[in-house]
Amino acid sequence: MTFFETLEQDLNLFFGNDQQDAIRHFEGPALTLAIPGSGKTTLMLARAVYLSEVHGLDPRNLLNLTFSKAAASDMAERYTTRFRPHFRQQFEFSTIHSFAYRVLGQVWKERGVRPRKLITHTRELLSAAAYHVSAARPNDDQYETLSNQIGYARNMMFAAGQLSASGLDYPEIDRISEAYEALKAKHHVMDFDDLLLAALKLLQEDAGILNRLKKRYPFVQIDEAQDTSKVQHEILKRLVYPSNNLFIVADDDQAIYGFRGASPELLMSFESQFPRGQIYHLSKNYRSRQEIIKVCADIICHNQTRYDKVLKASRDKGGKVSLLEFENYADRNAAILEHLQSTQGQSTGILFRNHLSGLSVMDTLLEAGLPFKVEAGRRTLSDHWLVRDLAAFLQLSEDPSNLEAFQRIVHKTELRIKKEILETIKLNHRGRDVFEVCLETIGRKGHYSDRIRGVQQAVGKLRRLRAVDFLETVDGELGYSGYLEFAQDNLGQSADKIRSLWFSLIAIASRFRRPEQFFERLAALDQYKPSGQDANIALSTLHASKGREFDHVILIDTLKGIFPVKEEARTEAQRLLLEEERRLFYVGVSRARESVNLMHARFGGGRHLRLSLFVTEIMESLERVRPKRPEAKPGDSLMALPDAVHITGTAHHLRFGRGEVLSLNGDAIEIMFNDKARTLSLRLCLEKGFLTFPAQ
Ligand SMILES: Nc1ncnc2c1ncn2[C@@H]1O[C@H](COP(=O)(O)OP(=O)(O)OP(=O)(O)O)[C@@H](O)[C@H]1O
Repeated sequence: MTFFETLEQDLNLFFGNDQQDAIRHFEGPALTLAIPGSGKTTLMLARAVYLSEVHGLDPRNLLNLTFSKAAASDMAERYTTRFRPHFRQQFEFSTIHSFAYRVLGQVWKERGVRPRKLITHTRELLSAAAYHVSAARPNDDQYETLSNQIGYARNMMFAAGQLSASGLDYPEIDRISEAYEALKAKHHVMDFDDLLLAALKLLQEDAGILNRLKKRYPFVQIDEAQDTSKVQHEILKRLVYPSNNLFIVADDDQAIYGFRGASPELLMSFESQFPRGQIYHLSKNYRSRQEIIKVCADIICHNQTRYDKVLKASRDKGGKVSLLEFENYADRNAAILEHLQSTQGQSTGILFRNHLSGLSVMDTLLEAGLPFKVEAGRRTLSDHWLVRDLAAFLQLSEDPSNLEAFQRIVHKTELRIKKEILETIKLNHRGRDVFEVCLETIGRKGHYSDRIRGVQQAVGKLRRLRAVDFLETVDGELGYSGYLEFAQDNLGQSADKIRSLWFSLIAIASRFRRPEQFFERLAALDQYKPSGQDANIALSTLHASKGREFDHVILIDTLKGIFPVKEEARTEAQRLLLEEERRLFYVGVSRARESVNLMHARFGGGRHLRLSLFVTEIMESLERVRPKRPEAKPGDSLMALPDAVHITGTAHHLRFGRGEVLSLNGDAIEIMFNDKARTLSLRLCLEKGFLTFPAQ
């Protein structure tokens, strides 16, 4: 029986001719360029066995590399469950980082060098370096930008002192980078990027070690090679030279880590670097139903910088790609639950651009007692600056003499108190009600004192409100939304994250009567440790979903301003950024075997939310599903509005002031205010008393 006949008979795995050609590839360089779901990972596993069974290669002499820890363990698991029952070989699957760590560890041991400890979380040291340079610690978003830029520079191998000259724009990036290096040296630690740079240095400087590794690993294969960075490329190049037994598997349309310095250079330069190398193309998808493949093709054709490919489906029709629009986040979460109940026993990936988007779904699943895995970077909510602001509002409501809480929120409300006045208030406070001290300092008459009384009253009632009203009152009546806009424009906080978080908070809050219960829930979410590792429901960022597959994919928050964050593509840099985001959308949709549901709410925090550009681009290929609407309650519909309300002409909004009604479309009312036009939920604004229409 031939190798492929064994696979068919024992594993029920029928490789196509194009796949078989790639699996049979023996010596010399090869690039398998393929579409999603075309069996890249599967054929890499089959080739490992083929090399051993047919060519007698010792499994220990094959280095199998992939991009992330999750992908490496996924590969190991697929091998164990599918191939291992029929073949005796045991292979190693690792990331290039863990390979580098192993090599370095062994060399340090041999040389008697004290090992440098690997730090997986760089925040503390990098923030300390930034503080050392500019006397300020970066906030969450600034830290993320800084960390990405430092990672980018190191993966691109920029020389020290050349970061800003190379186009990186984080303020004082060169000095921060220098301080960061000094701190790591002082503490004798290294980060993930150091691993690669140190391994490369070792291979460059020690021919003995390089030769030893070449002998140990005469064959190398690498999956997801579209995300290989320059430094990784340099390591691989040295390792395989001169036999060049390098088998690369990649899809340039799934390159999603450009922001960290990954570049498809290895693919783009393959032909010039290996003139006698083989290129294999796989264009048949074995994963998804035809309808899903069609949508994938419709998505990716909007990108210009790519190898052109044909996407063929091998499976039949019968799949679905649907667009579901809900009134609010609570309705959307209810629909997710319904979906999960109706697809029990099948796997579902709930995917999102930003892990903050997943919070309210996590809350819903926990509440329903459904086990799930979280495959996204998590961070604690309770210490998020926005949540701490909200907690300060509540503390001040409970205790108006709480000066610390007052100081935290004073510049985030309508109060607009000058610095000198705040200093006087602090001096005169002496444990008294801060608002009374304000009035005493400023005077009890006039327009300004009215404003203080307004804020005092609004803060005073917060503790008695339902949790969701608490949030909406802080946001609207107290003017916190103005601060959030300011934070986006001036403090480097990213708008998409603020939106994702705010909408998640509103959805969570809508389930609780009291604000304190809402805060307790956030603390409980922080404590949650996924125990259901076998669960077939996974919550994941789109980045972490790479290489995975699910029967069903639910993609949430495909909204303007969230995914992609920016739609402009006027400059080349903007266009490339937008294309990387579109590839992320493509990765997400192509994870599905049977169905994709794009689910979003039309309203979040009282604001009308617009669809993502990526969804509008493929609108014609989507099936628009009208979700079942909850029974209408009196006051829900426009018909039930009081007669005296005229939905034309002038409107008055509690926070935005006077405006002219521009249009009314269902529940979405567009009003031109002083600063700009805003689209709001009419029903919600009326219910909350935010909007009034002076009778004409
Ligand atoms: N010849 C085949 N016949 C039937 N099923 C196949 C075949 N090749 C691969 N598959 C199945 O198709 C699915 C996708 O395969 P795999 O994950 O290896 O693709 P991939 O190209 O690595 O995907 P991606 O790049 O999207 O992560 C898997 O469920 C795999 O078992």
